[in-house]
Amino acid sequence: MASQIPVVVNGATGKMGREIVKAVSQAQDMTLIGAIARNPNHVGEDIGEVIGCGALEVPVTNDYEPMMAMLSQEKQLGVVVDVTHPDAVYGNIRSAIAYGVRPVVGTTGLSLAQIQELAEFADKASTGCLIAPNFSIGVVLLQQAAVQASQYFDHVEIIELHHNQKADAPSGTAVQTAQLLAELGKTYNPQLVEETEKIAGARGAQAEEGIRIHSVRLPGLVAHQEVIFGGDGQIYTLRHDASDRTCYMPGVLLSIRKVLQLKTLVYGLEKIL
Ligand SMILES: NC(=O)C1=CN([C@@H]2O[C@H](COP(=O)(O)OP(=O)(O)OC[C@H]3O[C@@H](n4cnc5c(N)ncnc54)[C@H](OP(=O)(O)O)[C@@H]3O)[C@@H](O)[C@H]2O)C=CC1
Ligand SMILES: O=C(O)C1=N[C@H](C(=O)O)C[C@H](O)C1
Repeated sequence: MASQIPVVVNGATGKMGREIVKAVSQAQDMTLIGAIARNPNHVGEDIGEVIGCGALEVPVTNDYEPMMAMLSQEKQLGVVVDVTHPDAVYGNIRSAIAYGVRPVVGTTGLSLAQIQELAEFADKASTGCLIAPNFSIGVVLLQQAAVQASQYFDHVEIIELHHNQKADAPSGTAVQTAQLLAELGKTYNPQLVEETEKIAGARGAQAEEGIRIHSVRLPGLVAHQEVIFGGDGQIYTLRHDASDRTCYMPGVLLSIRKVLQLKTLVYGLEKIL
């Protein structure tokens, strides 16, 4: 049998973590060797039983460092997939890199300055790390179309809509989309009138280069984004809808395979496609 990639999922009992545990345990070239959660309730229980997909013989732990130490002792290079919380992710990545473990990070909420610091840390350690605010191919295509459209439109606003258990706003995907548009070196939305916000926040968050982001949180939503361009006599709307978290799994599995070939930090799924 070809060598197996040892994988630990951090945030394994969460909405994304559950799907990743299933996807990794079904992948022919990967072995799930660890499942980390924060809550002590399930510690010691089989992660497969906890998430309802049948026994996987991997007990849940809430001890991150010993798991990284164990992963670093594997014969093959190990990968930790992080889908936890914006408050925890920076420390998790640093610690994984310090152990020589390759992080694949879906957790959002890192600032650009934090990503820069982590990139320097990964460079010094010559350790690959992949941070992808969105693992779905549909969002990559939407972002590419938005970059193309921005050559012809000077006015753009982003609306992102998510389930109401999301911790961070705006979404990592919306922030990255605005960054991609801002990198083109133009300023959007030249102001034509003096605006007054009668209720603070009515015009949304100001991202880079004049781009505005509006965040909606409602039960019933999963993850959705619109990029709306306006021009004389026309509106051009790009929209992506994630109706099920399985849409992220091909991107997660690809990232696990590709991070092993990296020696630096890479930000964005589009860079490894
Ligand atoms: N890149 C992408 O394509 C996607 C990224 N995401 C991102 O992934 C992250 C997780 O999302 P989701 O699965 O919906 O969230 P959930 O709240 O459903 O799951 C979070 C998981 O992380 C654990 N956790 C929560 N807080 C902490 C903490 N402070 N320290 C360590 N572990 C913690 C939870 O453990 P416990 O339950 O024991 O508390 C749980 O296992 C978010 O940042 C989200 O934006 C989501 C979807 C797609
Ligand atoms: O929390 C979520 O659900 C999602 N988070 C990511 C983000 O913040 O962009 C990716 C996707 O939008 C789902």
